[in-house]
Amino acid sequence: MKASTPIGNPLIILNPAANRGRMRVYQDLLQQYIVSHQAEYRETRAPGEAKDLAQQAAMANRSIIVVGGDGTIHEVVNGLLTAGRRVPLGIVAAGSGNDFAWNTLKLPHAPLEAIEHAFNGTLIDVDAGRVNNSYFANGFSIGLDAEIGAMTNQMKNIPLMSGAQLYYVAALWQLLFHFHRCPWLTFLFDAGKVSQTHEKRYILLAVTNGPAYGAGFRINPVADHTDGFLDICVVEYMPIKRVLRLFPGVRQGKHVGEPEVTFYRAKTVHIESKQGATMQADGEESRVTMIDAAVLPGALWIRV
Ligand SMILES: Nc1ncnc2c1ncn2[C@@H]1O[C@H](COP(=O)(O)OP(=O)(O)OP(=O)(O)O)[C@@H](O)[C@H]1O
Repeated sequence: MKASTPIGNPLIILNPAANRGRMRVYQDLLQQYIVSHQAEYRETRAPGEAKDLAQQAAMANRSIIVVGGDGTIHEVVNGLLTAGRRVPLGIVAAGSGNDFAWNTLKLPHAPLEAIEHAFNGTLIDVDAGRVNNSYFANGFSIGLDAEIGAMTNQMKNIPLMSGAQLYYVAALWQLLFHFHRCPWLTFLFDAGKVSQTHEKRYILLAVTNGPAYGAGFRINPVADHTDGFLDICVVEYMPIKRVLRLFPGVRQGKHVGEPEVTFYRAKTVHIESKQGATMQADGEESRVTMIDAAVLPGALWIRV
């Protein structure tokens, strides 16, 4: 991948639908930066546009500042990596979950400080990943958690509930009514260094660059986004009563050491599911029966 010297003016991509539309504070604060950095400012009009804008900007070697949540970052990362150019990326966490910005990159929460870092922070190399035909920044998973994520997305317009609250409601619903959807999987990590070739039932299999997903659940608590590896958490099937006992502790990473939970680190991941199952990548869901994934070490150049 080419490391490019940025030319031209930076492009700001803001998703006005992120954080359930509460974006005024970012729109206002950005005004002075648009002037001082002679930046172009674009608001997305529909899903998918952030990817196209980022791809075009990267092709022109322009730096990009994205303002939105994990879904918008996912689109921008897909645009950048599709373009095959490594241009500086600033991230202003402005979504409901913000796992990549807050938990992986440890970027500031306060809007003005976040904008300052996105424009003037230090550039570091950050791993990304490829999964099937697209890319991810933070991670992907298959299993009950992906079903929970999909349901959380569907409920996003319910007012007065935070991202974490929505996630808990969806989690309880999936555990109580859709527990039978836990997938039967086989997998190979690093082309067979680790393998499970007999179909077995799992609660979830989560592959991440960062430590947390689902608005702060520390699924791979020691994952390092700069180590050139994917961190993998495999949770074997267990009775629902036990899941209900373990689940709340995942928020603090307390599932580490439990007998049904195993951690791995790998560069490539191959998973097959007996039936169609939901996969989420950076919170964006799709249906799959097969997953092929690989880490892209240092593929992103991000201001922190
Ligand atoms: N103009 C738009 N109208 C509606 N949806 C849009 C628009 N522009 C982008 N989107 C979509 O909005 C979705 C939600 O955005 P995003 O994930 O960034 O915010 P969020 O859901 O609040 O945050 P998080 O994913 O961190 O919880 C994305 O999937 C994106 O494709």
